[in-house]
Amino acid sequence: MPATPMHVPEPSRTDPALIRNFCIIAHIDHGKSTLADRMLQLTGVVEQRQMRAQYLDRMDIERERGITIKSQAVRLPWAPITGEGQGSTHILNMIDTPGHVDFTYEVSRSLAACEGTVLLVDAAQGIEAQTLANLYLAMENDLTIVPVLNKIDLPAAQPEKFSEELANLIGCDPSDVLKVSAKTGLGVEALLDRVVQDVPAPVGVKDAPARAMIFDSVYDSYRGVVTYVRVIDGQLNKRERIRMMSTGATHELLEIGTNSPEMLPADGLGVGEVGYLITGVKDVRQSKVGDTITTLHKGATEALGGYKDPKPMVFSGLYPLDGSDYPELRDALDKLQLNDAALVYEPETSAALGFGFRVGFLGLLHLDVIRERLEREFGLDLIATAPNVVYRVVMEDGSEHVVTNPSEFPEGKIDEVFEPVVRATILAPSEFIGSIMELCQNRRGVLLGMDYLSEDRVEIRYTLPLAEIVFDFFDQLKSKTRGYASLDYEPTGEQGAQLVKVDILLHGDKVDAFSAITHKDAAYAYGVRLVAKLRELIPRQAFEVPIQAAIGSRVIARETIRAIRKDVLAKCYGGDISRKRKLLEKQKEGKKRMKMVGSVEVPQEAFIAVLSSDDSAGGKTKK
Ligand SMILES: Nc1nc2c(ncn2[C@@H]2O[C@H](COP(=O)(O)OP(=O)(O)OP(=O)(O)O)[C@@H](O)[C@H]2O)c(=O)[nH]1
Repeated sequence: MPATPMHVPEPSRTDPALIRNFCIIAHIDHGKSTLADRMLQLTGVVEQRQMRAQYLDRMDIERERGITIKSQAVRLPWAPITGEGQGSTHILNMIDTPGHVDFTYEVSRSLAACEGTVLLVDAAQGIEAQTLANLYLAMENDLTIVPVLNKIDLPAAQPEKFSEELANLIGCDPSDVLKVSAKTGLGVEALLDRVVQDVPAPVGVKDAPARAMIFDSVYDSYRGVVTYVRVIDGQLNKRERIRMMSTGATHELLEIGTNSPEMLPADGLGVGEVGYLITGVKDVRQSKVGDTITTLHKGATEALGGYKDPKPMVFSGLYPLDGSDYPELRDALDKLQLNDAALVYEPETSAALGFGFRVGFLGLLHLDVIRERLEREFGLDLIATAPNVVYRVVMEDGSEHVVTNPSEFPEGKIDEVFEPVVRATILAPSEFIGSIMELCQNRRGVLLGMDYLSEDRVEIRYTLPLAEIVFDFFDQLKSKTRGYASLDYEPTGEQGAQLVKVDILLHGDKVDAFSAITHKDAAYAYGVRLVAKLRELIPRQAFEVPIQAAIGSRVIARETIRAIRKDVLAKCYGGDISRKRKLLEKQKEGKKRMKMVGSVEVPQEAFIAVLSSDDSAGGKTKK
């Protein structure tokens, strides 16, 4: 295959001195997408009448939930009205980043594609946990920080107080903090000027072998994978062959261009430029975020740093409510995976729930989004088992098991069990310190430290087992702090813990969907609660059915369902045969929705009721 470009490319498309690459980082709901909308409008790339709220958030779920999941890049021409570069048109590449903890890796890649960042803080809320988490990421990437307070139009805004807080945090003067309203547009032009003035122009070696970093890749059903890149050195040209440095895979560059915000094809991209490329690949895993792209011919030998495979942190079993939907569920997961390199799954069978999949997610929001998309976009009705983290079990004979499904927790002589831990940062008004500490303590947290951000706001840091966070931690935190606390966490490794598997047995048979791994101190409560609940939900059978919770062979809780013979014909005296038949038919219908667990018939509703309850045994997930 000839590898030389088919035409002589232009040396560089835009003078790097006129380029500014920046992103906006903020806590959820502080107004990042609204600010992005205003910038699109002010720079004229989207006409007034085409403007719709949150232009860049394209997924329906993003729109409805008001969150940004996938980052996008957009090229904004801007001639500063004041200050440096006044009057000359610059190219501002704005990268919109996801704000939620589950997507931190995507945020960090977007940051690596920029020289500067707008740190956006709600003037009525002040600094929140993700403001800090994102700020630390930006500092690690050596980005220039432009501090901005948003929503100054709100009556509850406290610009003085929070500019001081923000200035203390990043070490600038409070008067350097810009004050804007993304909603009305007030101050946004001045902000664009500041970006030109403060954010350094990209530096890269024009004549070096091409190196471009992938900071996002999305699947488009018409065009295949669209990969978003930032060129660091050299240039990429249309129709050239390129190589993915992590896998060695090569592709032809069918199309390359910029986003304004719609795709605008070009001949190539030069130093410092941000844009998209299309190679015809059909799966985002072939174009991974963080990877380096170079040219096949005279390519670079050293990749840009920072590539890492997304690692699922939380697993859950997904089962179709109607067993015959299994092939549709598989197809739907296959389709979603095209656009989501972090989504992993494998088939799984459960005696209780039938055929389904064990699916790995980055976190709970990711789980929720995937589940909702499966239900909404693919019309599937699903049962999800309680989410669990990944455990590492070391046996006495030295062998190791990685457990992603509690029912596969090994039996026998266990030496130690390891669970993932996170470093959690909680920001809240100081009056809630007591209740926050109590909550963290109850969740096996270890206090790392505490700092006052201002007189009445504190930052509390804890090490917590991830398993204790994945259930209802965030809800509890919110309710204990009247909604004022914010939480961010990052994985920090694993710790040995006294964990046991609790099994639930119906008439002596394990119900795999209810097996759970819990701390030994919480096992008894889990067992008692589940056993009591199942007794309520399972109808009487022809024989007595014991329901037990057990750790290994030791029973820790027990209830009994008494025997009864349900005779549907009892009401039919006389010989009305057609009526009898009807009743028997009806009973048969009902039985179809029954699942057999060993010799016990359990209505599917019982499984759903237990799995969707809101206690820690429940599969209904919350952010
Ligand atoms: N009053 C007022 N409201 C604003 C302003 N900017 C944003 N909002 C509102 O704040 C809410 C959150 O704004 P978004 O732009 O969705 O926030 P975001 O940071 O992009 O949120 P995520 O994408 O979830 O991270 C929306 O209801 C906006 O209308 C502002 O300047 N003034």
